[in-house]
Parts: sequence; C-alpha cells; structure tokens
Amino acid sequence: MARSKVSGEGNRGLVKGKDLKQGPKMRLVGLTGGIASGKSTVSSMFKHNHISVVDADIIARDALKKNSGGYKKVVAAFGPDILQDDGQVDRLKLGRIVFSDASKRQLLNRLLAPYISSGIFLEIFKLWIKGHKVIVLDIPLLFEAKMDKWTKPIVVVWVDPETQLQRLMERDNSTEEDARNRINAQMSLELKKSQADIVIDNTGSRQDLQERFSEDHRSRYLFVATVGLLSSHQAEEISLIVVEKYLSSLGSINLLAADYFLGLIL
Ligand SMILES: CC(C)(COP(=O)(O)OP(=O)(O)OC[C@H]1O[C@@H](n2cnc3c(N)ncnc32)[C@H](O)[C@@H]1O)[C@@H](O)C(=O)NCCC(=O)NCCS
Ligand SMILES: Nc1ncnc2c1ncn2[C@@H]1O[C@H](COP(=O)(O)OP(=O)(O)OP(=O)(O)O)[C@@H](O)[C@H]1O
Repeated sequence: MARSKVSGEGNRGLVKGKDLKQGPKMRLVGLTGGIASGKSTVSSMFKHNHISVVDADIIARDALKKNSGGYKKVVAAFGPDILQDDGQVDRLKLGRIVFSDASKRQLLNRLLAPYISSGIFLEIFKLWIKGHKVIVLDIPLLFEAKMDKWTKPIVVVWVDPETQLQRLMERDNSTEEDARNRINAQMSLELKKSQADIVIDNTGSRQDLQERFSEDHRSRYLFVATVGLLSSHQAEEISLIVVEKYLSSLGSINLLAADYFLGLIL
C-alpha cells in the first residue's frame, strides 16, 4: 500500500476548547536518525497515537516523479541512462551512482532540495490551516539539510552500527558495500545522537521499542511537544489556497520565504 505524505489524525484534542485565534502556536517535532535506524518504525508509533507525521522520504519520491520539475532537472544533469523503459527514474541505479560518489550526491541534493523543502512546508501549512498543533517531521537529513532549526524537540532514533548494517542489508537485500556506502553518505549517527533532545535506542527488539515508547516516552513527547505553545493570531487570516498559490508561484521554494512563513506560525 502506498504511504501517504502525511498520516495520523493530528492532535487537535490537545488544544480542545481553545479558540484558534488565541490558541496555541504550532510545534514541529523533529524525528531523525541514521539510515535504517528505525525512523519509520517510530513514526508509525506516533501515528498510532494520533500524531500527524510528515514523511520527507515520500515527498522526496514525489519530487522525482516522471515529468515533475525535480525529475527534469535530475535527468538533464545525470542523463537518460538513469531512466527505466517506462521513463521513470531507476532509483536503484541512481542510488548506486550517488551513494558511491559524494560530488554526484551533492549535485542530486542540490537539485532536489528546493522541491523537497517546498513539499515539506506545504504539508506543514496544510496541517496548520486544519488546526493541527503538533506535527512530527520525519526527515532523515534533518541536520544535514539544516532543518533542525525549525524543530523542537529533536528525537534521534539510534542503533549500534552493527545492527544498523545488518538491518539495512536485510531490508534492502543489498551487499555490505552498498549498505556501507549508504551509511557513510550521512552525518554520523553518533554526532546526530549528541545533538538530540531525546534519543530512542532501537538496538533491541521491536517489542522493546514498543514498550519503551508507550510506557516511558509517549507522555514525555506529548509534554515536551505542547510546552511553550503560544497564540497564533494569523491562523484565520491565511487560507490554504493563498499558501498553495504562493508556493506554486515560486515553483521551488526559496528558503527566505519559508523562514518568513514559519516565522508567522511557529
Ligand atoms: C538516491 C535515491 C533515488 C535512492 O532511492 P531509494 O528508493 O533507493 O532510497 P529511498 O529514497 O527510499 O531512501 C532511503 C534512505 O536513504 C537515505 N538517503 C536518501 N537520500 C539521501 C541522500 N541524498 N544523502 C544521504 N542519505 C540519503 C535516507 O536515510 C532515506 O531514508 C533517493 O534516495 C533520492 O532521490 N535521494 C535524494 C533525495 C533526498 O535527499 N532524500 C532524503 C529526504 S530528506
Ligand atoms: N527493533 C527492531 N528490531 C528488528 N528490526 C527492526 C527494528 N526496528 C526496525 N526494524 C527493521 O529495520 C529496518 C529499518 O527500519 P526503518 O525502515 O524503520 O528505518 P528508517 O530509519 O525509517 O530507514 P530509512 O532511513 O531508510 O528510511 C526495517 O526493515 C524494519 O522493519
């Protein structure tokens, strides 16, 4: 089943009874970690707790869909060899290229970053307009893309290096070399851990993770996420249509514009 970019019921219950005009501002919770450390597994736990999650990997996939702006730029830069017979990008092939060559990876990142950030901001605005007050942003490259400045708290899903390698090879059915290339393409998980507000150790079983999440962390997340929420008087003044029109008129978002909008709502 295709994953949707945003899932979960949201958390309007947290602000029940408050007038939107005087109601709390929005809080963005950062969820990140290393490749295959378990972010998607943790994000599904948030969703089960009716907290909305914006999934950057899904937005990044949309940014490479056939004939999209990102697709055109990437095909122009990497050439038609990265395409399948049906014209879609061969993700495995492109992955092999960029995960074994840092300069090509930087090129791909540079080409797609504007589309990915505008996609993320659009999802945030949609949820904000609907009155959601706490959103989890599941962004593998949260620190690398410097999006951590918008999120508080930052949750890092950590695993020990050996477990990470094993899980990645198993999930992607990949060789050790391919898996190590992918791991080394990201900021080290130890460094991410050192910059986290909350660390989830996912080295144990799924059951361990589930128990830790529900018994200990869940109340803490909700507490941290709701502390400090303030009023947002612009909430009724900006409609989704205006925001969408504005973003699409930019084509790809300019980060100053994103800063401006986020300054209004955060
Ligand atoms: C290279 C691509 C085509 C490979 O596709 P594939 O289906 O094999 O992998 P998928 O997209 O599911 O990504 C799996 C994981 O790889 C890691 N990853 C993806 N892109 C990157 C990158 N540019 N640098 C480091 N790690 C990355 C993330 O942890 C991600 O969760 C694809 O990852 C891509 O387009 N990457 C660039 C866009 C991007 O930065 N995505 C991350 C979202 S913040
Ligand atoms: N505690 C666990 N025990 C065993 N397997 C696990 C555990 N947590 C996650 N996994 C498995 O490890 C793999 C990686 O997990 P997941 O897909 O959640 O990682 P991710 O951080 O979202 O990865 P990516 O960066 O590629 O998006 C998956 O196959 C998942 O089913």
